[in-house]
Amino acid sequence: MNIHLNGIDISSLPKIDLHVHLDGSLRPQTVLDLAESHGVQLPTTDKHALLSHMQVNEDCSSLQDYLSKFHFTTRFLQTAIALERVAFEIVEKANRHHCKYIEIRFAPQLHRERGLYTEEVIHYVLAGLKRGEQQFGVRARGIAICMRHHDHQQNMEVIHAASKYIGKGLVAVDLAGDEASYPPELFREIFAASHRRDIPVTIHAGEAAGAANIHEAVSNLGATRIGHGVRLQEAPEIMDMMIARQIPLEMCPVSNIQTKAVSNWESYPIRDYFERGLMITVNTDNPGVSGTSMTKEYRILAERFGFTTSELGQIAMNGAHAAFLEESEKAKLKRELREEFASLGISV
Ligand SMILES: O=c1[nH]cnc2c1ncn2[C@H]1C[C@H](O)[C@@H](CO)O1
Ligand SMILES: [Zn+2]
Repeated sequence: MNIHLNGIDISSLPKIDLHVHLDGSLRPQTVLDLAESHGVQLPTTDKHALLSHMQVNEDCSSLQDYLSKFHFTTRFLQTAIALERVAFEIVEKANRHHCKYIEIRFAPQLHRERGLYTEEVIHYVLAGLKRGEQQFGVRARGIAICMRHHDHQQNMEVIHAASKYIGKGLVAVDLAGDEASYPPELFREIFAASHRRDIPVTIHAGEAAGAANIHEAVSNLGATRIGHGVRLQEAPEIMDMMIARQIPLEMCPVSNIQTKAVSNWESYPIRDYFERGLMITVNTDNPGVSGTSMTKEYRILAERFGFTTSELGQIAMNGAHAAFLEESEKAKLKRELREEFASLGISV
């Protein structure tokens, strides 16, 4: 169903998705195909029934509960072909939703069950992004994730492998997983290593634990962007710092409600954050697991929070501003976005 705002179809608005996980983005048809090629028996071959294994429902009680959904699909992301295909399909879908730029994140160590090396995982994901970029004209870059439950050596390996791909399609590193059980201060050495190699950093923080984690991520892990950060409102002094430094928040509304980072839509702080002048961006997190898309996220912003087309344009511009792109590429992206909005009669 196409939703219109001031006579403009929301799906046709130019968008930027900076926070989308590879393993949270599988389509049922892809799972069916990969299961067959991997020789894995599925509980059902009905696409609709398969969705209940892949997606969270209203009963999701926490981030930990949400993360349990990923075990189902990780099994199918263990080969070069699977990684390349799923990366490509994310760009394909981004194009359908008029995304002009996307950053896809993945944890290389989760894709090594069939013997791939860390660098090979990165290589094949970037190959899929490149093919998507060439076919659809959507700029696509990768972010390598360190996992909170992985050991020091596994995460150091990710930083080391990532350093070889910076400037070749990979743009940053991240920390994801169970935030409540593993606070960010455990990872200071890991991100000091990324800092020494000049690798940009974004950290999932202030999602399943308090705003102090946002402060730690920025001040001690060198994060220049924050994944989610939705619990920032719990600490006014940290909020002030984030506004003063204009550190972008990669907010993911549908996912944030499902993981209970925020208990309901009435208390979701996106309008407040926007009005205060925080550098907010809006993203999908896990389109497959969350059953979302960039169009759905924008529709929620318009319908629940009264965002106008021009405010949605501002959010897309924030996405371009926050992109981990080299300055000249970023300037080009911003210029193109402005032109697209102008052609729709929207000034940003
Ligand atoms: O929203 C999230 N918070 C923390 N970790 C997450 C989130 N979404 C996905 N992940 C984890 C589960 C995936 O297996 C992993 C790599 O993409 O990242
Ligand atoms: Zn995430």
